[in-house]
Amino acid sequence: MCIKHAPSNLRKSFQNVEKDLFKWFPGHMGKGLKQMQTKLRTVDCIIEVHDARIPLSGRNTDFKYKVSGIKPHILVMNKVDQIDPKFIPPITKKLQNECSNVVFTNCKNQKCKGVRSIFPLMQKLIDESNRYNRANEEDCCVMIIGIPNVGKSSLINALRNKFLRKGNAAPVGPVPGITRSVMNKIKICDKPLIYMLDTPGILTPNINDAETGLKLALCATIQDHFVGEDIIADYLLYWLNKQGVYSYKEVFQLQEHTDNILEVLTKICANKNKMLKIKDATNNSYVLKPNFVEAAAYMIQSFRNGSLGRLMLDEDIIEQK
Ligand SMILES: Nc1nc2c(ncn2[C@@H]2O[C@H](COP(=O)(O)OP(=O)(O)OP(=O)(O)O)[C@@H](O)[C@H]2O)c(=O)[nH]1
Repeated sequence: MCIKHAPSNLRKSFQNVEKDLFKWFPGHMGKGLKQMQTKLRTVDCIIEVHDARIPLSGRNTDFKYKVSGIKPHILVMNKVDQIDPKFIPPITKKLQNECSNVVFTNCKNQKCKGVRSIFPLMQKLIDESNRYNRANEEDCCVMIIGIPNVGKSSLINALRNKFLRKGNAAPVGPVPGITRSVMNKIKICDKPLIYMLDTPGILTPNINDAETGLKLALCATIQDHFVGEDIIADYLLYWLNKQGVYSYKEVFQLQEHTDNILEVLTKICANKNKMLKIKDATNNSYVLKPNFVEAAAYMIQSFRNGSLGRLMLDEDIIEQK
């Protein structure tokens, strides 16, 4: 079931998101894409990072045609710590048509096998390629691409920590848009000499349905205020109920599961003291009102920090034959 079949009030607000997202492609992203294309000649391999919670939704199709092209290509599904491991084989199978080099990583774990496996895979692919215009260069250069906030900089830092034993060189943050332009080369390894290029997160210019836009927002690849915390939280509740995931009942201390977002937000406001102090002009006193925006932000955060479980939002697409 997709959101075409959602209750009509939900469908309406979700469809407004679709209209807004169609128009949205910030200037720095267009500039970043051009910068990436001009640097293409100087790289030997492309690593595309994506969020394992949305393995099939929201990948930028422009990358395939305008960036990765003929260069060796590794597809990294990052934040694997946030999904149920049972999804790894079906995701891999589903992605195999597009890329035979799919690696799952958790960049927050120094010991992650996926992170370690990137290095030999990358070297093998570069050795097997004819390196085009770079055959005489001593160093190897790898460009990291992907939509915002999927962990591109974290991956560079994890590889650098592992193979060069040096501290972080690429800025990391919980909100999208931390890296704003194609950065200088970052050294990852001395022997062999390997550099990486961090790039700004670039969303696909065509988010072609509201549900994809809402999944992207839930995974923090689009800033919350752009879609609206209330709408993102409403979609989350819709998705949880649709999948029969009722962990939220316990997390938000509800008696029963519900499809009424106001009921959930009101409960969060009461339990987490998310209240607004509003001046009552008639008798010059203050009244407390529920702060639904903060409650919605709390609810979204509960998904992002894993309190609601290890959830993979493309579950129904993966299940389709
Ligand atoms: N749970 C989890 N969080 C991660 C992982 N990798 C990165 N993060 C977090 O995801 C957020 C985004 O990480 P960044 O490395 O800044 O992502 P980016 O793709 O470079 O972001 P932009 O510069 O906005 O394009 C940060 O809060 C990281 O701590 C991971 O494997 N697991």
